[in-house]
Amino acid sequence: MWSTPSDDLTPMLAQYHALKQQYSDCLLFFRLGDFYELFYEDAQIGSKELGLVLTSRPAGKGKERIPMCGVPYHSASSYISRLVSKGYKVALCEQLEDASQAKGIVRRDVIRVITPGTYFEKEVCGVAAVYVKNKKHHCAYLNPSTGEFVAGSFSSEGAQEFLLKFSPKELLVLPNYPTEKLQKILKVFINPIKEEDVEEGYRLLKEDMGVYHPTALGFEEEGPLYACGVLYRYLKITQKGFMPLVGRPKPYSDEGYVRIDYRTRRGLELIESYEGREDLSLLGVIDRTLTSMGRRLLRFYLLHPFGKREKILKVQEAVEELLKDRELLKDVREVLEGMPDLERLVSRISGNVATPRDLVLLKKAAEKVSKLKALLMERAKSQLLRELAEKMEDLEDLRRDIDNTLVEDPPLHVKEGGLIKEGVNPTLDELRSIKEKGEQILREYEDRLRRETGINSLKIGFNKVMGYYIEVTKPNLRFVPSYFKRRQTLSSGERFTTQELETLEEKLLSADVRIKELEYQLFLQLRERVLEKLPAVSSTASPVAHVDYLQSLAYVALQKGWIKPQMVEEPVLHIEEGRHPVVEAYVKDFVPNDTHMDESSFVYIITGPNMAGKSSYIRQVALLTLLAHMGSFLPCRSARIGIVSSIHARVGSGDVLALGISTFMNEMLEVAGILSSADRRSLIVLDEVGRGTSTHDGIAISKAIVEYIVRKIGARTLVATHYTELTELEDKLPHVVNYHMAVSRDGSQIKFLYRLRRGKAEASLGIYVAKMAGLPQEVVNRAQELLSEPILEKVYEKSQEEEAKRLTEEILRLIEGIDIATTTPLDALITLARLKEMVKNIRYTHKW
Ligand SMILES: Nc1ncnc2c1ncn2[C@@H]1O[C@H](COP(=O)(O)OP(=O)(O)OP(=O)(O)O)[C@@H](O)[C@H]1O
Repeated sequence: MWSTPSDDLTPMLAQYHALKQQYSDCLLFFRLGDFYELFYEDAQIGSKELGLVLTSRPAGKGKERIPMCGVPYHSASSYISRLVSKGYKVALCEQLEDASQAKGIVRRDVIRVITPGTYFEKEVCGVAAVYVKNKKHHCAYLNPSTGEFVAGSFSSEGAQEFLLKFSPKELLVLPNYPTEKLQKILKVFINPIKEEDVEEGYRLLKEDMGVYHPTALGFEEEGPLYACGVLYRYLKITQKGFMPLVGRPKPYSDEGYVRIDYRTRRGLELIESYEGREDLSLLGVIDRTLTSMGRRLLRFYLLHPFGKREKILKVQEAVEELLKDRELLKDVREVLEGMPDLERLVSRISGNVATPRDLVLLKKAAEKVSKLKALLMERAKSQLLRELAEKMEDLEDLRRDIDNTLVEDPPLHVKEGGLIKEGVNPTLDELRSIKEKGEQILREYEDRLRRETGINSLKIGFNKVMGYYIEVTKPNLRFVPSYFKRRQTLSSGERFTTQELETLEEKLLSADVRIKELEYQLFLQLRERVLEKLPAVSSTASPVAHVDYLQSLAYVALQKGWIKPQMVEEPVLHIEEGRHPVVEAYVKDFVPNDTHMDESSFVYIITGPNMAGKSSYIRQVALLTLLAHMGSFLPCRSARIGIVSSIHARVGSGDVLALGISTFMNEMLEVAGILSSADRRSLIVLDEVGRGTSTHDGIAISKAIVEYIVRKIGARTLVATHYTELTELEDKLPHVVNYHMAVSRDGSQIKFLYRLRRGKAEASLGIYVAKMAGLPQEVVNRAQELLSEPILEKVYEKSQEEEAKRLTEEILRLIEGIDIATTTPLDALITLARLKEMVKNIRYTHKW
């Protein structure tokens, strides 16, 4: 569009073009003095996205002017953040030498590329890769901000689940990988890769991590490591000198955890409500963590509750201890309060973006870790708390080193000085004292010279041209010692300097510059020493996060009076007076309900009017089961929960619109997924399945689904429905029990009791709810009239019968019209095919 690179360009623009060519997919932030400038199309994007004023500059001899805009370098990060959150990549191009020292054009290069998935200064980052080989989807996820690095091999659906679980900001895939659906749900930015990148990434990963075989990392095959390599390489080529510490990737598997897929997570509103509100989600209600690490872990266990009874019991034991020993809980919370995020500090420090304040935060964290460890070692009795305390590394040396080196409240920037303590470095102390006591030192020197020479009028003066000088009046010149060097002759006397004064002058004038430089060097040395200890910091993050997780469970149980569920292996579910943890928090006078499922009855068909509390109840059972598997206590009077392998919830309509499929199709896809993956130890929760199609089909499908679950799966199941026809199943199938949500009627008034009772509901009372919602009286009255007429379904059935009659007559007519004498074998075959088709249609309409 504008000038292409050519000899006529200014040298600076020629340099720009050369760099832009290498980073053509990025916005190039080109450092010019105190600004980062954007040129050409980049400038137009910058101006549009950031509201910057678009200016222009000459491109070279005889060339048109080119657009440009810029941002001050010291406030660039907020601009970069805005661009990155919109999916742009920003290449930061710096001046590599001091402009005043440079011969010709200043050397510049890109020092880092910031992308949505790799911007590790921000917590919301994360990048994933999928590499398909031999029909296996090898997936990896890396969060550069916390160091989380996991990978595994999956089916194509498994890969989707993996990606939905980790919600990366950026996805690296070969160009033929289908990403449309993911992009709609996740808003992930896609980065195409090449086959060569995969090979190179794998090689780099193996080299840098010193691994020659996947088994060394706990992987059974190479596949997932290809995906890891893609991410590792990407991080390396984008972050360059800012590469954060990346540990070895760990195999990801949901083995050992209760399986919870994306739709269940959405349907049960585990992390956020349908409207995207976190306070109305389960996480929002149970989160009492005090650190970001603990919070991330809580989120993780919400999506990966423990699938093994022993593990749950261990967590319960620790939670119970904290709940009973209030003093211990209080002290643990006090230490965790204000604990800096160790995982993020490790990323920032290893990634070369740490400020002195980050190191002071690390000191504070180390101090708190020591306290926490000592506290637990001394007072905790439960096995898990003691194990966690033992896993916390001793960070005392690190704490002492930072404490001895840095001042309490250092400035934000490393090059401003004022960050290193007194007594750390003699040269620094001397420079500081020179700076501070400069005048005094000069007076002392002046006194010394007077005494040495005997010239009482000797003076040390200063001017901008000469700097410091010693002035001696004419009568005293004969006393001037030989080591004085003459600088200037005046009418009244002469000016000299000495070696010592020159040194002093140099020290004085450059003290400030040197102080800043030396402090910076000392900071870098400290950073190096800290870097060596970072693995210990990194491995301490997990036990600290776990303690936070446990105390959060204990604290919420304490605050809300929750009780410990009994966990058993048998497939039972006994909950007495269970309450929905989220609805309870927002509804006055919540009505508790029981659940009693065992091997003889494990499928609940729950009917009841609209608004009677059916959905809340079935979700409540799923949420309590999930919480129990996290080791949490429960909102109920007592509970006996049989371990589940997976929880499946088909509730709400989810992301149908975004996916471009119909509500009914989406629902059927979900149910198909559940029926194929649930087993005898699963918990299934279905809310109004089949409502997206005709009543007739809906009832048939719902019945068939329940039948399949009872006969083929045997999973504990709760079905909320408006189809009272489903209650017929209680008599036809074993293990099925009818329940309904009770209402009381007083004339035309209805009161919802929110109480679960045995047996089926009387009526659906939809019209009553419509009236409550304020539908015009005319519409309500007409609906009432229609309800008393033959039901719509009857009309439907009648029309089906008529159609069958019509088809039968047509068949008879067709047969009567056959003239056997003139019919060829081919005609006969064609007629036979038509007849067969018509019979099929009759069977379909008549459901024979
Ligand atoms: N146990 C309860 N105690 C008190 N209030 C409740 C209880 N359960 C539900 N509610 C209240 O009733 C409202 C409706 O509940 P819910 O959505 O579960 O009804 P529903 O029977 O599934 O209705 P619909 O068939 O129209 O979907 C909830 O939003 C809540 O405010």
